[in-house]
Amino acid sequence: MSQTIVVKIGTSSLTQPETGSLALSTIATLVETLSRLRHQGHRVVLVSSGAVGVGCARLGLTERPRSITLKQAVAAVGQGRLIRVYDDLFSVLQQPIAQVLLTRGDLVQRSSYINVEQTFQELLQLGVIPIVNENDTVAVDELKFGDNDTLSALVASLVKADWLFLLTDVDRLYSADPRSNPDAIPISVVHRLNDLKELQVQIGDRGSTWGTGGMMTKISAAHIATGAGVRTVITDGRTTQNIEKILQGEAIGTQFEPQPRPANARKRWIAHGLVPMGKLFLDEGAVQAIRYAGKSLLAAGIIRVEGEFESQDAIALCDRSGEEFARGIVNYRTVELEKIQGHQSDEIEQILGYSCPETIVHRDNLALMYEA
Ligand SMILES: Nc1ncnc2c1ncn2[C@@H]1O[C@H](COP(=O)(O)OP(=O)(O)O)[C@@H](O)[C@H]1O
Ligand SMILES: N[C@@H](CCC(=O)OP(=O)(O)O)C(=O)O
Repeated sequence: MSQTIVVKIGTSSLTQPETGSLALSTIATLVETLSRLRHQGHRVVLVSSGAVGVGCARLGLTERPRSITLKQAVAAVGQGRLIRVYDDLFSVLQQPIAQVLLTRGDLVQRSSYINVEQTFQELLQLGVIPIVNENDTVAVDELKFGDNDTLSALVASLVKADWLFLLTDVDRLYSADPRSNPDAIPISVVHRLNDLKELQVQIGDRGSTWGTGGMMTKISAAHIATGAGVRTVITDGRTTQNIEKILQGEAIGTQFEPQPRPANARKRWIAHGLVPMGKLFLDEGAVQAIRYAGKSLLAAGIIRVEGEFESQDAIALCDRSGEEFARGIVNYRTVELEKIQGHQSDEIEQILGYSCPETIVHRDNLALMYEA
């Protein structure tokens, strides 16, 4: 059966740890594997890191740049080289590719999100393998994915993938970082990745000099992807042939099972595509009503407002302790909410002096971050 498969490969697998130059045999094996998957009729998207690492190697820089402008310049050098190597290798196997560079802003507007989705569908229809990276050269801090694990999960959700493979330099997730804990226990299956705290693993610092995210961003990517119904696997980038074995049912790497009832596409866009501009802290009654009864948020349940936002911006809904449990599109701006927080809905018009919507966030514009 033809499936949609998103594969993300990290800098740690694509480059030599000592020099930062390209790990050619790994890339060649990856290219062969992905081309074979295409020939079997699967739709394939590759999310590839490496622009900064490859750019550094090209320019003789021995450590990851700290300044943002230098990183942006170096990424512009590396991205060109990276895509050229991919195109050369895929061309040998007659496999067309496309370069897709995204910033978070491209997914924030619903219309451009849908536009990106349609472009991916068109490319997949044409039999092309889109090669995706963050557009590091132009991305500004407020509108960054920050790491390609998150980007790959959002792409997997966008293209309604069946599988997301996160390829890295360890063979799977362990109960602790295997580099510093030789007794760490390997984890083969995660049945339900709902609350990240439930998954009792210790996360060490990132393993490679050039990678950005480390294991934490892989787990949170698995959370986003499984929430969208995508089976997610963390496995070794040096043995990409394993992807085919995993598709045939072999238990390799760490497999995160997809949520059986994923939220609809619009709710997923609210939860993970939007960037919240502020926070609303809610009392227990409001948290219960939203989490378990699927209700809209009313002014009476708000105990504190944080951030400067306008009506129709995205905001995070938090419990008293500040833990975010939902995200939504708000009907009021900060100054208005500061006046009406804690009040009954029928008092709003009198307080503000004009008539306004009854709900602060309507339930259609609200998505839970974790399954209730
Ligand atoms: N609990 C854990 N299980 C497995 N690996 C871990 C864990 N905690 C930290 N790590 C480290 O995460 C590293 C992978 O992250 P990173 O270097 O960012 O890879 P990539 O470049 O592939 O995104 C591994 O090399 C490993 O040392
Ligand atoms: N967009 C950046 C990679 C960011 C990133 O997440 O890196 P990694 O942790 O190696 O997957 C680049 O191409 O260098």
